[in-house]
Amino acid sequence: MIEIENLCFSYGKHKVLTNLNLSLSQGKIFGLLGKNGAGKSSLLYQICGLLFPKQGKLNVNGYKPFERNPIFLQEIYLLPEEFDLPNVAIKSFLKTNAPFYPNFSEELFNNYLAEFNIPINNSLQGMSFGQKKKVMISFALATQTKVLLMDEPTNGLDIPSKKQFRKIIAGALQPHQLMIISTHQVKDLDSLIDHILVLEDEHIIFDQSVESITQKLAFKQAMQLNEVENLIYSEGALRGHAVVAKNIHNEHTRLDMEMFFNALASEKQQMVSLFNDK
Ligand SMILES: Nc1ncnc2c1ncn2[C@@H]1O[C@H](COP(=O)(O)OP(=O)(O)OP(=O)(O)O)[C@@H](O)[C@H]1O
Repeated sequence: MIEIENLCFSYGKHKVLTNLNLSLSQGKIFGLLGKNGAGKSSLLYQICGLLFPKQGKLNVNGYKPFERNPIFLQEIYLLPEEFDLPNVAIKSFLKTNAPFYPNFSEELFNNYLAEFNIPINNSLQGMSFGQKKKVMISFALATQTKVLLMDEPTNGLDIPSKKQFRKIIAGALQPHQLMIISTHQVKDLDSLIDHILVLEDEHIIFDQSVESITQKLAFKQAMQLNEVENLIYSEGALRGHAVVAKNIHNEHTRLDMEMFFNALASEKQQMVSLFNDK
């Protein structure tokens, strides 16, 4: 669905992506992680044809995004991190924008808005940023495009709304769709994604399914660090320590996104080679 080969991108002389390779298939939610300024937004904008690669191949749904073919554009939606919305009623926004997406479902849009406690008869005028974000998340999901890109979707959402967001996203993905959620707030993706991509040093340094991560790593609590076999990374916790260790006994533990990300940042070499070893 998305094939990227040796993609290079820079803003003038400032290199952002160098020889980036990626192959993403449908039916999955990908978490695109990376520190501030790693290039997550720049990558998403190229996938949807809003920025043009300097070099390399980029194929999305069989199209070259930068050609901006109308058929391609009606099957991809990017929810940007920040946006300006017109001061109009939600219904009027819908009337103007929904027709660009042939599979747009008004029923789904109304359901998502209701989940977010936003009345459909409201106007965008006077809404807070977080409330507008909820309208835009609902709109994005209701487009039912094959590819859905969300750039920092939880920015501006309060804690209960982040929970609503996770619930809505978890039930929204259809088998023919692919979703990429970019964030540096890794905790917001807990229990949501199928696959982790980490962008660093101008390319993807980590590309693994959650299943393969939990096969190779165990996320646990321990009172004493010296009782943890094959420890990779630890943090002080309320009781003892939160740890990431090699999963040598085939334990079934739940991925802790924040611990995973911190372990990767702190023990990059060890983590990357663990997954490269077949
Ligand atoms: N329009 C621009 N002109 C010049 N440099 C830019 C522009 N937009 C982004 N950059 C730079 O490119 C790099 C990548 O930015 P990008 O926004 O893609 O990163 P990001 O991973 O999405 O960051 P964040 O998590 O902070 O949103 C950064 O160093 C940024 O300063």
